[in-house]
Amino acid sequence: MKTEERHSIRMKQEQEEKKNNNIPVLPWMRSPVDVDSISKCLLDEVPLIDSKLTEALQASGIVSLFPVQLAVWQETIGPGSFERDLCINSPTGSGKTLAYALPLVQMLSTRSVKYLRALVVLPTRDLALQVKEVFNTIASAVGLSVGLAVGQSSIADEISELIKRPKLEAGICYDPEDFSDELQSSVDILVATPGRLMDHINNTKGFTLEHLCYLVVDETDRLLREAYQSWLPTVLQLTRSNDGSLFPLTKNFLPMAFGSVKTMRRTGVERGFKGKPYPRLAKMILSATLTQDPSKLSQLELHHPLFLTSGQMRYQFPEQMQLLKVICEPNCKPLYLVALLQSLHGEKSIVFTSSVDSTHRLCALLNFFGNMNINIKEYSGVQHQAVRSKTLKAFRTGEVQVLVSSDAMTRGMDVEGVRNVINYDTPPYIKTFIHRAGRTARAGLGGRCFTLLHNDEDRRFKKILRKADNNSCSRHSVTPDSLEPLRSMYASGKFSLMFLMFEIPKVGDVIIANFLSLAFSTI
Ligand SMILES: Nc1ncnc2c1ncn2[C@@H]1O[C@H](COP(=O)(O)OP(=O)(O)OP(=O)(O)O)[C@@H](O)[C@H]1O
Repeated sequence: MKTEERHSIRMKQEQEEKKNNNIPVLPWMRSPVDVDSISKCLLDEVPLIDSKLTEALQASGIVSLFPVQLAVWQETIGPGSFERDLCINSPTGSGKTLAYALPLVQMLSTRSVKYLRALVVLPTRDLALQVKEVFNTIASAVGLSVGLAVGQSSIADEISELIKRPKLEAGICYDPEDFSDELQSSVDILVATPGRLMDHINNTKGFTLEHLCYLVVDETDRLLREAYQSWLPTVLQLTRSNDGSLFPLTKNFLPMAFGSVKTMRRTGVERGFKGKPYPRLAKMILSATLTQDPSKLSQLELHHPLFLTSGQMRYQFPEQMQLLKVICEPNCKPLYLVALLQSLHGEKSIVFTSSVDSTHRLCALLNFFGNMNINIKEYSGVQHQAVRSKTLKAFRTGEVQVLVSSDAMTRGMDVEGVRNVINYDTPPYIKTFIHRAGRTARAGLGGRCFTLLHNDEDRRFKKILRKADNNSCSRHSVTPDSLEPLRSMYASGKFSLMFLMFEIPKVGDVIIANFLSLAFSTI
């Protein structure tokens, strides 16, 4: 990247930071529940949990609830549950998915009629698929069905999964309008991306949110950043007119079983809300970097929100994460990356770049070093979904060891066994850093996050890090011995050839020249 470009990006980042620093914090965010003060809890000791859910969790290897899961459980299950909307800011890999999935499934397990009662919205298809898997491990144990609306299959297939049609007698010709009132939801819980959700709201006969009781907005700050066809105001509008009688499934739970477990809800909320009706739609919003911007949060129309967060600082790296920086000589970053990957001996790693183009070029470049004996694949937002899913599957199974990724992979993705994250390009914001780094050191396990820097980037890097907790970062050295053999390859000019082969087989000289200069200045 050229110096002027870097300078202009830096200016933009500083302006953005100034804007963020001037935003006042909402009063309810100033007195949060500190999730760090809660300990893990064995499943057998979780109050009120349905034994079928305990068994399902144990069968999938989960024996205790993580602190954020217990904190959310305490605020959702039990007397007066869901009186307050919950805003959860908890580090990457701390188990936020199960934190909302478990209470939702428990709450809905007593329902007698099947309606679509809970909606979980996520920004990307890959994330939605992952979250659906978490619901799948527990929902069927209590007879609940979970649907997916992400555009993975054709809209017709999706509709047939989501809507139950009455049985028709053979040989009779029906007018579709005759039975439109009899269409019913086949699912109790829907996991959706905003675009496909809007398609169903606008076009699918029988798809209704009129019975919706719970809305989960996962990766909230990401979802609020874009309007996505106004999905949020639409959902809020469609659920505003619900009849109150549908909501309090919560009455099924009795206070005494909660015993000594303290809840903020029970000690605080009754003061202002005694005797008032429940909110129409109970909401949970979550992120590892939850926005504090009042104008964004106001879009959610939160009801007497309760803020759950970890520690004092707004941004946190997971406790077991080791942060390392590699200072690279000018124009030699690719060599340092290759040397670093060689030293990791095929450990599962994700390399992050700043753009889809860099991802593509860097992946091609790494594969050029055929002697690494590592299977390296590209993963980016412009790839076809089928290609991305195949790559992700291969990465999960370990067939691919290194993924070169644009920020499409940054948020939420949970791949077991990722030992290292490598920032090839410095993350522009602390939020990006947190989400990228958080692909490792998940669920209390260890992991390393390396950042490759030029000397002149170090000051800004330190400034970004200071915004987060657990931010100590040591220097990691790449040995000169490992770099030397790579230097001669780099100098040999074979790279130019490789770029020509990979990228531009049939274009003119001018474009080739431009391309080469671009390739070498940006990777
Ligand atoms: N109680 C538990 N016991 C053991 N493992 C768990 C438990 N809860 C969650 N996990 C595992 O922890 C990992 C991280 O969970 P999850 O993806 O929900 O984290 P997250 O907080 O949503 O992270 P991110 O902010 O990156 O999206 C997953 O692999 C999940 O299976």
